[in-house]
Amino acid sequence: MIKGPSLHLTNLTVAVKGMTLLSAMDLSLDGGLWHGIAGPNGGGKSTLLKAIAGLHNHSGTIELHWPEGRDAIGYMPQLSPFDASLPVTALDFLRMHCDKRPVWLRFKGDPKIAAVVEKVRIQGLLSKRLGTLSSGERQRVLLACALLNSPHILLLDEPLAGVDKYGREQILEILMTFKANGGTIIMIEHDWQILQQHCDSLSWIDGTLQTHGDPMSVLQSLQVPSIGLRHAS
Ligand SMILES: Nc1ncnc2c1ncn2[C@@H]1O[C@H](COP(=O)(O)OP(=O)(O)OP(=O)(O)O)[C@@H](O)[C@H]1O
Repeated sequence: MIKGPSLHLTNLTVAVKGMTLLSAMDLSLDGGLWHGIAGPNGGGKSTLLKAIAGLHNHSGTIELHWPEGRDAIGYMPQLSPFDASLPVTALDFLRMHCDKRPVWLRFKGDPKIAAVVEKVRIQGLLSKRLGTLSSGERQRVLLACALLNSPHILLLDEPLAGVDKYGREQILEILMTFKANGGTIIMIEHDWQILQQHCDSLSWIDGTLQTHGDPMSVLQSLQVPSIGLRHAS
């Protein structure tokens, strides 16, 4: 089995509009593992994922070491409100992410879309407008978009936020399968139980990398009791 890419950050600094959001960050994450990212609100976690996804300018280096011939990144942004009046269905949204042609040129069924729709079980949502979907439903559509191009690394910004228990289990199962097939996962998550149960490493970010290690030792170094605590920030 070929493993997904490993990630190497050296002296990563991200500044937006003259404000430094992340500074001098060094971090190496092995391929084929599930890496958790946690830290306080406003600590720069989403900024980090956006920089890796190529959505923020940065200084320093971001290197992904790819297995041969594997180059797709799947990025799932943080859930944000969506105007219910916009005439964009979940299927339109998937089509927009599928390739660069205008949506109206793509009426034919696309096997890539059909495959992720089945994997994420969103058949019943396709004709609904994005703005009318519940948070958990929208998360599944966003995950489907991230999986569209058969990525070998997934960057997930709080993929379980707003998702009920059953939906969480479904999403976690998809992610476990992704990892079992060699994929690399980098996931922002606030729930300690999820981080401890599923992640191979945890990086605590607050303006830069504060601590990195296996989730339990990071938890201990932060002097946070592990039992009964669900939120990292
Ligand atoms: N485009 C931007 N322009 C200016 N400031 C920004 C921009 N994006 C983020 N910030 C600021 O950068 C800081 C880090 O934001 P970021 O979203 O990365 O934090 P976070 O750790 O993901 O927070 P949360 O846990 O609340 O999602 C915040 O203070 C935020 O207000």
